[in-house]
Amino acid sequence: MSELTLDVESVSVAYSNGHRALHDATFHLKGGTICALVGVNGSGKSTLFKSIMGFVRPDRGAVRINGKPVHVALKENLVAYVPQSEEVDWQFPVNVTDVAMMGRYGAMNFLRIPRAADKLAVEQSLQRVSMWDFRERQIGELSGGQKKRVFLARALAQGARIILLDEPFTGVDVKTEEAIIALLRELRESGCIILVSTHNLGSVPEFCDQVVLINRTVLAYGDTHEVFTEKNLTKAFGGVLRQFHFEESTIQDHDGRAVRVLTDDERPLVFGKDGHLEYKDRQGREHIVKQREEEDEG
Ligand SMILES: Nc1ncnc2c1ncn2[C@@H]1O[C@H](COP(=O)(O)OP(=O)(O)OP(=O)(O)O)[C@@H](O)[C@H]1O
Repeated sequence: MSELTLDVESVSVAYSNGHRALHDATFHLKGGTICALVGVNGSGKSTLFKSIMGFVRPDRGAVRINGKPVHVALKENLVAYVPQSEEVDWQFPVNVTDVAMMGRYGAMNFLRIPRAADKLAVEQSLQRVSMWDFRERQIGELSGGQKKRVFLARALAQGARIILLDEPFTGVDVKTEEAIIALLRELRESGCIILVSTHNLGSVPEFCDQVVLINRTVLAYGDTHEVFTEKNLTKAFGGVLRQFHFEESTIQDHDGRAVRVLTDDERPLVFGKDGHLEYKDRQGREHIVKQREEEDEG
């Protein structure tokens, strides 16, 4: 199988009311990546997803998947979208299996009668997100995190190679977040492109290889450690993020360097020398804290 590609080339989108949501947005991704899509409210993240899904048509530029136009990729069931929970009408009487089965519609004929292969794909997908035991439950009766897992199962059942996730961790507990991240990593290993919109800046360096920073256009894209710099994030978020300057720590001894924290939430991102990330993951940080405690005791 040739390598998967997603090319967003000079994409501009204006809505019918004349509002230009995206202007000249360009980035390129190759298979085997988890990429964060990061920007303030209204910066065009959903519009970008809609362009990749073919729901809105750019008035300039184009999205190409494996070098082909979006409508071809959609026919090949290559792209799946995992929505925010609020976008869905939960009163609609469907159960967990029905939702996962929707991922198979593209592979069925117009009567939509599931065959053995469709049922197997649905079972395997629900097992993978640990929702098989809930298969008969009405979708409206699930928690936010469970709903997200079911929509992820729909994308898996479809066999999509490009998976777009809209704020997958909002309202989700830490255990579910970790389970979703583990699954996304498996999909990355199998060569998929995972594009995740998120407001949770602190979690981006933990699990995203790449980042697209947007504010009505692509401000920067590339490897996380290159893009997630203080300068770029300040450009993307301006005054929305708060800055704290610590000359010394009140919690523990630190090495005497001034630490600046840029945050919009309780999991701040810490920058060190030259505006680069101070640490990449929680485990790494916890390890350092433990080491210091042991040194203190010793
Ligand atoms: N159907 C529409 N008609 C007109 N304007 C729209 C439409 N959908 C979105 N917009 C506008 O386009 C801009 C980009 O919206 P979009 O939903 O893409 O942003 P977003 O980055 O996904 O925001 P959020 O983080 O709040 O979900 C916003 O100013 C929004 O008001």
